[in-house]
Amino acid sequence: MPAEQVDYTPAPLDRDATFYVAGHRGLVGSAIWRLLEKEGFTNLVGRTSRDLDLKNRDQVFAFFEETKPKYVVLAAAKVGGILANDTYPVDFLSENMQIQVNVLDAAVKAGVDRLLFLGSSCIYPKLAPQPIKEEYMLTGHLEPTNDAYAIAKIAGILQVQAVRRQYGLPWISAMPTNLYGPGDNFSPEGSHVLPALIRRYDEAAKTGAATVTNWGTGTPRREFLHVDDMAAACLHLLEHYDGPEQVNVGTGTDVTIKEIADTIAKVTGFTGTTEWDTSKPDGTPQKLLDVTKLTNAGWTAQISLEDGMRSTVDWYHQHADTLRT
Ligand SMILES: NC(=O)C1=CN([C@@H]2O[C@H](COP(=O)(O)OP(=O)(O)OC[C@H]3O[C@@H](n4cnc5c(N)ncnc54)[C@H](OP(=O)(O)O)[C@@H]3O)[C@@H](O)[C@H]2O)C=CC1
Ligand SMILES: C[C@H]1O[C@H](OP(=O)(O)OP(=O)(O)OC[C@H]2O[C@@H](n3cnc4c(=O)[nH]c(N)nc43)[C@H](O)[C@@H]2O)[C@@H](O)[C@@H](O)C1=O
Repeated sequence: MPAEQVDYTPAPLDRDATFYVAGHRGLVGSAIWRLLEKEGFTNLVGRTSRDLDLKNRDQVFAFFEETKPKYVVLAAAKVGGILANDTYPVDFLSENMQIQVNVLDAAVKAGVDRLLFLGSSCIYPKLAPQPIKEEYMLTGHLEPTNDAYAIAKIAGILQVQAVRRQYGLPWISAMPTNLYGPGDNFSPEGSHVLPALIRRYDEAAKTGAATVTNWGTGTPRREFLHVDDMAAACLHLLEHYDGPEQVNVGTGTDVTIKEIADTIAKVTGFTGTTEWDTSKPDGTPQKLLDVTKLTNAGWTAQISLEDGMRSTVDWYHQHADTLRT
């Protein structure tokens, strides 16, 4: 993109200003909300999708007009694991485009000072060199199981860059790796791998099942970041980073799906055997983010995969009766 208009030096956010967390009941939004409360933000605003459907443009503009937020994190989206993305590409493209365009347009009209857009590591080419640098966006073909979702996310990044250029607003984008933690979606068909495996192995351990069957070959590599780390990274970027380029958010290390399955089997006490259903997709063979830009901005992940997984299994046990579907 040509030269932009932004003239802004990152600074601590005003704890008393109105801060809208879009998607505040989701995995990421709820973690951001918890962190902001802990950090002393006094004027947090959130709406459920039932109270404010972000696909409804009129409702979104009326909401921004009414609440006039100074800060926004856009963590509301249609989100799901590999099978959901592959099965419902229209929903992942269309709903995410509508949500983003409405929120970003309304935020321009309301003159929102600082906005953080959340994308995903799936915006990068399927066979990108590893670890994946931010500059690799739009340099190759996408992974077909989630290309519709990825295109929506790429459009969101470009819209943020365009707002910087056309309106001079210092908005930014972050690209999280695969996330997990309390509040995750544990639905067997729609979820991401980590909550799916926690549920599957836990139920198998409880029923004494002899085998567990996971999807794909187990050979793909994924990088997992605890959602409390993700929330901390978001606030850190809002207070310390400004620039048109999206920032990768991850740990810098990855594991195979087989390794993660073995660890979850151990943590849940499953002693049977694991089989692999290769009729289900593997997706991208490896998705490891280069986190140099984030590290240079002064932030690194704090929660180890082992600690994060154990606490997530504990959370799952405590909330097994009230999980969202
Ligand atoms: N989870 C992951 O592994 C990753 C997530 N991300 C990104 O992080 C962001 C948050 O994801 P995550 O927290 O996991 O997702 P969740 O599914 O946990 O939460 C998404 C939230 O979005 C809200 N939402 C969805 N549709 C609408 C709508 N039409 N109107 C209003 N609100 C809506 C939902 O609100 P309600 O509960 O009220 O219905 C929900 O709480 C997304 O942008 C996602 O792409 C990126 C990489 C990895
Ligand atoms: C965050 C990211 O999430 C998705 O991409 P993904 O990284 O492929 O995520 P996933 O967690 O669904 O799968 C990771 C790996 O794990 C394997 N796997 C085994 N058994 C199960 C299983 O039971 N469930 C799931 N979901 N996967 C399983 C699965 O076959 C794959 O090899 C996209 O939505 C994408 O758009 C996106 O942004």
